[in-house]
Amino acid sequence: MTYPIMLDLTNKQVVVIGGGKVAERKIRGLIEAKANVVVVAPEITALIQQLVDEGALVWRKKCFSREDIKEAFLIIAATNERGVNESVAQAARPHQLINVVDNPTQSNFYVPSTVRRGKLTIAVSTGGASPILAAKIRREIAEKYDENYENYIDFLYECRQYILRNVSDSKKKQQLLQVITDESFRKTENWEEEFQKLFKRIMSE
Ligand SMILES: C[C@@]1(CC(=O)O)C2=NC(=C\c3[nH]c(c(CCC(=O)O)c3CC(=O)O)Cc3[nH]c(c(CC(=O)O)c3CCC(=O)O)/C=C3\N/C(=C\2)[C@@H](CCC(=O)O)[C@]3(C)CC(=O)O)/[C@H]1CCC(=O)O
Ligand SMILES: NC(=O)c1ccc[n+]([C@@H]2O[C@H](COP(=O)([O-])OP(=O)(O)OC[C@H]3O[C@@H](n4cnc5c(N)ncnc54)[C@H](O)[C@@H]3O)[C@@H](O)[C@H]2O)c1
Repeated sequence: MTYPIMLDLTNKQVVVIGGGKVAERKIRGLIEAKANVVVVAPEITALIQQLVDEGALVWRKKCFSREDIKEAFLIIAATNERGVNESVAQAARPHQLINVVDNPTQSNFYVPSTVRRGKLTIAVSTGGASPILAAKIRREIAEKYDENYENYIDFLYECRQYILRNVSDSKKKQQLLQVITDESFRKTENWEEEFQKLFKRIMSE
């Protein structure tokens, strides 16, 4: 059984061994998360090369050796050589986070399939049982929670801060925090205006 967490990787060193298609997908997510990415591989894809040229990551043009992961907070073993991936797993210290892309049993975490809508993150994992099913579920969720949720989540954030600052009655606070997450509220034209109305009504009850 795994334990789901959301990792803050800002400025953390992440070492990716291998620079192929799978490494590329993981690297995109890692850069989005503002990690300091180091890629170790004799060859890399055109997109990874572009990221190197932009200064978004560091490329060590070489085959893997143990020293490469010494300072790593998180490691991804993503070569197409099973034996190399296995030596990465063996070289990792017990306190390091490691994902071996072709061997879930040597990994101490898996990368979930993810939908991001601003501050909202929805992650799906099958624990390696079926990554394709995870991706399928991700597509279904992406349809239900469409791009409009990004602004809505930002609004909820601001609104919650306002409620926490201005409402001391815990029942009313709960009521307001609850009502702004209702589907009927989300579908209104102007959230700000609707919230002001609700606020006045609930506070005067
Ligand atoms: C979610 C996602 C995240 C990401 O990688 O970013 C992810 N795999 C994705 C895609 C994908 N994976 C595979 C194909 C090719 C299928 C095909 O066409 O044949 C495709 C499709 C593609 O490449 O497009 C094959 C595959 N995957 C693993 C093995 C090794 C093995 O199981 O032994 C094999 C080879 C054996 C096989 O073929 O089954 C292992 C893992 N893959 C995981 C994650 C972890 C468990 C996730 C979970 O289930 O919880 C885990 C354990 C390790 C890890 O990598 O973290 C991403 C979906 C992104 C999205 O949302 O679209
Ligand atoms: N976890 C997943 O999501 C997932 C999905 C599909 C496939 N896979 C598995 O991932 C593996 C990688 O697939 P790919 O399509 O990215 O492969 P690929 O052939 O596109 O890339 C392999 C990369 O590994 C590098 N490499 C080879 N030997 C190395 C070494 N000794 N040190 C450092 N780098 C080295 C190569 O230079 C290349 O950059 C495959 O074994 C496949 O089974 C995993």
